[in-house]
Amino acid sequence: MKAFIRSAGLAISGIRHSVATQRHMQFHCIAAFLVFIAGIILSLDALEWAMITMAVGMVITTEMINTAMERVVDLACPEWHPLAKIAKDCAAGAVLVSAIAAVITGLLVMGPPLWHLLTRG
Ligand SMILES: Nc1ncnc2c1ncn2[C@@H]1O[C@H](COP(=O)(O)OP(=O)(O)OP(=O)(O)O)[C@@H](O)[C@H]1O
Repeated sequence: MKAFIRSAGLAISGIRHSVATQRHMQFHCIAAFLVFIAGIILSLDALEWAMITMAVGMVITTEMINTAMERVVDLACPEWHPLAKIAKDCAAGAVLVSAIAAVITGLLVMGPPLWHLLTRG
């Protein structure tokens, strides 16, 4: 149990580092908060919440992995190198793909009820 609490603490410090240092991570967290508020207002059902939670989790997760990749590349290769560029660009690409998928998920799940809420007299 002690080992689990220690590991969880280290993991949380990694999340805190990413939130404190990455502008995109801060943006993702604000967007996730707004989506959460919208979900409450729109009274999403359990399946819709599950899809939104998966989408948000995927974006936060890829951003964390992107942060880790940046740190490792900077440590291993502080000078310019084509492989370092590919590694960082691929990690950034993973964030972009997950963010696009999350926006599509959000539009599919929340778009119709939001439209209904905005247009019903
Ligand atoms: N060592 C390197 N060798 C080659 N290209 C690099 C290197 N470091 C960064 N790059 C290029 O610069 C881009 C931005 O890298 P950087 O580490 O500044 O990412 P960032 O997302 O701007 O980071 P941060 O969010 O910490 O500002 C990378 O996607 C890559 O194309």
